[in-house]
Amino acid sequence: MSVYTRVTEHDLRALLADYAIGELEDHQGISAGVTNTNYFVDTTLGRWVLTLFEQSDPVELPFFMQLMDHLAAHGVPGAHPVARNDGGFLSSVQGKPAALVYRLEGASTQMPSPEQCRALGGVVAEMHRGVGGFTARQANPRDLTWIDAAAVRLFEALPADDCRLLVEEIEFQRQATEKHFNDLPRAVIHADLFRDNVLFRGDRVAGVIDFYYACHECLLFDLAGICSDWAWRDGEFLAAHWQAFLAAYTRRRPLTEAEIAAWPAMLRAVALRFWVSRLIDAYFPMGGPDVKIHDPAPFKHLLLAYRDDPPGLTLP
Ligand SMILES: Nc1ncnc2c1ncn2[C@@H]1O[C@H](COP(=O)(O)OP(=O)(O)O)[C@@H](O)[C@H]1O
Ligand SMILES: N[C@@H](CCOP(=O)(O)O)C(=O)O
Repeated sequence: MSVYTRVTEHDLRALLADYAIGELEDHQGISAGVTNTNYFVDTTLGRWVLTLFEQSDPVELPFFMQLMDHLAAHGVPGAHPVARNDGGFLSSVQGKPAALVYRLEGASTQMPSPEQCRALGGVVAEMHRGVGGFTARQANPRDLTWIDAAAVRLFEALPADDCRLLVEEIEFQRQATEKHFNDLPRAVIHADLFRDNVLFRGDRVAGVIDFYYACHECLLFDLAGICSDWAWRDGEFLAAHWQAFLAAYTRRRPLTEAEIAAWPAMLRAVALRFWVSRLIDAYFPMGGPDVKIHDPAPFKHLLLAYRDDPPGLTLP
């Protein structure tokens, strides 16, 4: 469970005074997530999720709120932020920036079926099209510059082989950015579309949550993230899952030649990004009453697998 900040009944009653969503009935820390503190909050008028932002730069937060609001208005199933009585979306709890969003029905799954991957493909394609009219921009907070700085911290802690791999992959990504990524279609993407950030009801996507890494990036990054988290199980590639996703996605947004050429490098970009962020969390934990750390090892293995034999983008 990741609860970095314990929220009390007193905090919640003070918070709810600024909203028109009823009186507090119940609250509970959420046993998932690694970045922020989250609580389920039940009131007399409904069920909500409270997020205390533990890592984001406060100036980034209005962007996330506007994005969630925009996507909800365009019919993309997702967590809609709740407006305060003064019209804003952001509050403060124990000195941390905080927001309430609607609690969605449904549950995430660690064992998605190909049918669920197909449903996800449709939603992600709609999301990538739905951001067309969203003009706000925010840079990727986990871009190569961040990875480079993180690597400097990690060199002191990692074994020599891992340091070598890091150096090689950062250099590879520098070249890939020049050679491939500058020409790819970009828009605001989710950038963290892991299985725990998509809620399902049966085979239907009930909603996408946790837009707090959203940024202006290559659309292909989201696809490589999905391939890396949804289409691998215990080190084995799940071709049927990946193809179900890809078929549904490309039916709505066909990939460009440049995207197809960039694909193997983008897979490595994603594996590097999550290997490094998990290493930082593991070696330099933020600390808190109840904090979960994701294992970095699977992303190192993916990185090595993608260097040798990356899964493709062709459909049968
Ligand atoms: N709007 C929501 N509706 C229902 N459940 C949610 C919602 N937002 C978050 N959750 C639950 O809280 C968990 C953690 O939320 P998440 O935003 O992923 O946290 P973190 O930013 O720390 O990763 C999710 O896995 C989900 O179970
Ligand atoms: N999804 C990433 C890290 C971000 O975690 P989240 O819980 O905020 O989605 C990972 O698995 O490494």
